[in-house]
Amino acid sequence: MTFLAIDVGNSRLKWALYAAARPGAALLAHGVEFLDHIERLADGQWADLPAPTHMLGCVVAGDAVKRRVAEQMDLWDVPARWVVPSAEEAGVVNGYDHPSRLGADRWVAMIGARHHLLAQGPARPLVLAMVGTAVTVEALDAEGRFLGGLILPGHGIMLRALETGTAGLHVPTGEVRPFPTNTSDALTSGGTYAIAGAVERLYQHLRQHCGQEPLCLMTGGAGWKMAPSMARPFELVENLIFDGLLEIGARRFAPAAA
Ligand SMILES: Nc1ncnc2c1ncn2[C@@H]1O[C@H](COP(=O)(O)OP(=O)(O)O)[C@@H](O)[C@H]1O
Ligand SMILES: CC(C)(COP(=O)(O)O)[C@@H](O)C(=O)NCCC(=O)O
Ligand SMILES: [K+]
Repeated sequence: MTFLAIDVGNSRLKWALYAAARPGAALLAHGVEFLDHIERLADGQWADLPAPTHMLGCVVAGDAVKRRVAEQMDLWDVPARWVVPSAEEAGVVNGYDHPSRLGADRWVAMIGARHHLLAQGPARPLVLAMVGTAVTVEALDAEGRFLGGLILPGHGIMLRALETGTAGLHVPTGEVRPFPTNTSDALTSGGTYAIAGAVERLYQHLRQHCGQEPLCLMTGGAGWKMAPSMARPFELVENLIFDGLLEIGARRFAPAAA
């Protein structure tokens, strides 16, 4: 049995092939492709892979992109299955007003994060920051209920918004500084601390609400850029979305009990 996990964000497709659909399964191969280059997968990164027996993915990039990925999967005889956020899955309860309108990537990452937390010790509240094209910050209580979260622009979108909305902000990327003294550093630091500040605020809301110190996790392609600038320590976990897909896959594709 092999399990292909796919995470399609607004910038890049990330994929990983595992030896089985269960947490801790051996990673056989993995890769990343920008959305513009999805058509290269079947003849490129995927050409020499052993055929997966099961696939599960999450996609927030729209139906056209979903179809383009499914086309590449024609290489194999495995159906494309995409996670749709529900009211409850794998021990996480969805507090969104309309559970299915929550981003599938947010839902799957929360499931991965919740199991990461439970593997570390006793249940406690959880703040999860995911830094990709956009930034999302989620709050879960100690029982695994998703209370709600924030969406804000990622670094790239913030910078492009400022560039197009002003006359004087066309400058190279700068450094994050406590007291920026040039335009490049002021922009880079402003974006970084906007994210760090929003995350800190949700952390405070959650600590206040639960009366308990939350665990802080961070994931996403740009997480490594944010980690040093957070108001408090965040554990950077490489890909919580794959961990979440393994948790969900284990429940969906488990061999029927004998
Ligand atoms: N090697 C890289 N190539 C592209 N983007 C990268 C790279 N390393 C970090 N990033 C950052 O990660 C972000 C994309 O992260 P990712 O999690 O793939 O986003 P999404 O899930 O929205 O597609 C980019 O906005 C960029 O800031
Ligand atoms: C917020 C997002 C755009 C994040 O996308 P990403 O940065 O991972 O590409 C995505 O999760 C999404 O489209 N969400 C649907 C709306 C919601 O979660 O409320
Ligand atoms: K994502």
